[in-house]
Amino acid sequence: MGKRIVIALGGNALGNNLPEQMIAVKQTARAIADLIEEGHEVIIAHGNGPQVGMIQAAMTELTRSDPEKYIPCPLSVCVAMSQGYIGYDLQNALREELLDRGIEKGVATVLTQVEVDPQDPAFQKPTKPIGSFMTKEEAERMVAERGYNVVEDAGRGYRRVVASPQPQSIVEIDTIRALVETDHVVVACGGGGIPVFTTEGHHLKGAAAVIDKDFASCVMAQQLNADCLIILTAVEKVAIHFGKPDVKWLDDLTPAEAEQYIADGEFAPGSMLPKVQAALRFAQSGEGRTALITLLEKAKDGVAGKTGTRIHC
Ligand SMILES: Nc1ncnc2c1ncn2[C@@H]1O[C@H](COP(=O)(O)OP(=O)(O)O)[C@@H](O)[C@H]1O
Ligand SMILES: NC(=O)OP(=O)(O)O
Repeated sequence: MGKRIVIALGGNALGNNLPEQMIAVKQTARAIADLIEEGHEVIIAHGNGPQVGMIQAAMTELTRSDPEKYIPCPLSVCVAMSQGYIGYDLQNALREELLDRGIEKGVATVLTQVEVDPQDPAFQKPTKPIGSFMTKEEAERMVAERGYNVVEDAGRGYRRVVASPQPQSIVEIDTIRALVETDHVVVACGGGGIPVFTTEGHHLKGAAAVIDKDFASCVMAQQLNADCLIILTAVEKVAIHFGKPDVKWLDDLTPAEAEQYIADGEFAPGSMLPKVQAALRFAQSGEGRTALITLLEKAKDGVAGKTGTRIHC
C-alpha cells in the first residue's frame, strides 16, 4: 500500500555548483520517481549549504563593489533564493522523469518559511557550515575582513558557520498539505526553510540563520502525518565505530538504542548526528512512524526494508 513519505535530500543529490546540480538532479529524480511509481505520496525537502554560501558570497561581492548602489542582502533572502533555484531544477527534472514514465502529476516548489524562536541559544553559537571550503589563510582573512565565524571541518579545510536554530513550525504547511492531498508532488522546506519569527501583528521577519534540513524535514513529516521520513545521504547505512577498523553498520534501531549511541558520541556533529537525531524525533513522535537513513540510489530498496538504517518503535 502506498505510504506518505517525506524525503530529505543531502548534498550528493544536488552537487556543489550549477552544472553539477543539473546532472545530479536527473539521478535524484529517477530515485524519487521510482517511489512515486510504486504508489507512494512523496514530499521532498533538500539541503542548501554550498548553494546558500555561494549566493551570499556573490551578494556580498556586489555590495562591496558599490556600497551606495547595492545594499547588503540578508541571509534569509539568500535562503529564499537557494530554495527557488534548487526547486526550479528539482521540479523540472522530476516533471520530465515522471512524464517519460507516463505519469501525469503536477510538481511544484513551495517557497517555505519556517518559524524559529528568536531566543534560541543557537543564535549565540553558529554551527551550520555554508559555502565552499577555504584554506587556513583564506579563512583567517574572512574572519578579519568580514567578521565571519569559521570552523575546521575534519581535515577537509575551513568553512564559514552560521546560526542554525531549531525549526518550530512551517508557515505554509496547509498549502503543502492541500497540494499533497490533491496528488501533487511537492518540493518544500528547501534548505531547512526560510527562518522567520513573528514580530508585531502578523509580520514575519527573516532571521540571519540556516535551519538544518533534516530537522525541518522531521517537522514537516510530523505536521503532514507522514508514515516515513527518509534521509538520503552519501552512505547506505549509519555506523557505530565509523571510520575505524571495527566499524559496524546498523540495520534496525529502537529509539532507546539510537539514544544510547548518540550519548556514546557515535555520530559526528554537523553530519550524521543531526540525521540520527531527526530520525529519532520522528520515530518517537507517533505510532507506526519509521525513519530511514540510506543512500539516494537505495531509496526504493530501503522503503522495501532491504537496506538502510531504520529507526522505529
Ligand atoms: N556514524 C556514522 N555513520 C555513517 N556516516 C557517518 C557517521 N559519522 C559521520 N558520517 C558521515 O556523515 C556523512 C553524511 O553527512 P553530510 O555529508 O553532512 O550529509 P548530507 O548528505 O546531508 O550533505 C556521511 O557521508 C559520512 O561520511
Ligand atoms: N540547510 C541544510 O541543512 O543544508 P545542508 O544539508 O547542505 O547542510
